[in-house]
Amino acid sequence: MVKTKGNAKKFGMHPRNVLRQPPDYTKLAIKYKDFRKECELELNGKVSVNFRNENTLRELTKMLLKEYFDLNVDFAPGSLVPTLALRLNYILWLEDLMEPLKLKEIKGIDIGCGSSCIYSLLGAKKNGWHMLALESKLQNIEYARENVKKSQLEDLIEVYAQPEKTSIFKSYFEKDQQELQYHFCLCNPPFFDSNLSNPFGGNTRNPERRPAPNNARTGSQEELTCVGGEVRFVQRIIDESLENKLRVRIFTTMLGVKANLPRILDYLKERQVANVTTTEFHQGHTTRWAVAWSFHAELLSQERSCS
Ligand SMILES: C[S@@+](CC[C@H](N)C(=O)[O-])C[C@H]1O[C@@H](n2cnc3c(N)ncnc32)[C@H](O)[C@@H]1O
Repeated sequence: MVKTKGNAKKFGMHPRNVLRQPPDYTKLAIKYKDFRKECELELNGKVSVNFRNENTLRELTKMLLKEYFDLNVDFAPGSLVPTLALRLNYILWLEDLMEPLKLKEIKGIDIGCGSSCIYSLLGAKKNGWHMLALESKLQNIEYARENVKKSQLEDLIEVYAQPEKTSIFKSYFEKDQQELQYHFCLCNPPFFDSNLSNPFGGNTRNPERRPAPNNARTGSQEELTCVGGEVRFVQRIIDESLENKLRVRIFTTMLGVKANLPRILDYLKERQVANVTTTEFHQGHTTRWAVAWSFHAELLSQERSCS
């Protein structure tokens, strides 16, 4: 079993994360009407934000994307409302992984872009990255395409309708005549196992399950579950990476459960994938884990790696 050096206290939010300092919600509530409607005014004249309310989270994320990145985003009803601090931490880590490559143009793949298409939008708007956004849920595809259009990023982002939920790159790569090479892929996988009778569970003593979130849980069952949960989903990415070793320079994925990290590292090790690194994303009370692997000669930075 591969052991990780995980030490949550060692890492804070990424140093370049614009949300490292909490935003001035009172000022923002004055500026954004729809967000203001969701805020509560305290006796001291400051506003407070109820993170346990889904509508509040929705307006908060929309407002922050507009304020910090001038992105116009909407989310399909009932779909996952992404938290911006975490998505930014992931994008900033990708920037760090890309930096030593000194590339003029960067092409990335967003596996399961959701209705928001948030990672692709951030990558394109913030860094000018070309993004291929893969999504299997019809309603999410429609919203993602509309979000790309509203933000005038059609030149940089292609949203591809994934025909099979069990496939990752296969369908797109098979029909791609140009055989384009990508520099990275990213993924926030469906976490929960659809085979379980109660996939979202409530038993926080069970390490298989994620602890109860501080924020309202958002997202449909179709978006958040898959057969075998995130471990099986990520194993599928690994399997397909072995078939497409040179099509993507650095494969990455996030993990929602700490106990799944050693499982994924073991899976990589069993397949003789040695160029691997990991990191942790910290935002408030929430921690997530991420893994990167590559079949290229340049070694991934081992700064936050596993032993
Ligand atoms: C946990 S959500 C992440 C959404 C978005 N990336 C985010 O972070 O907010 C996972 C998404 O992957 C999609 N999905 C599931 N299986 C997929 C597959 N094989 N290919 C592409 N998308 C998939 C789901 O419909 C869902 O929108």
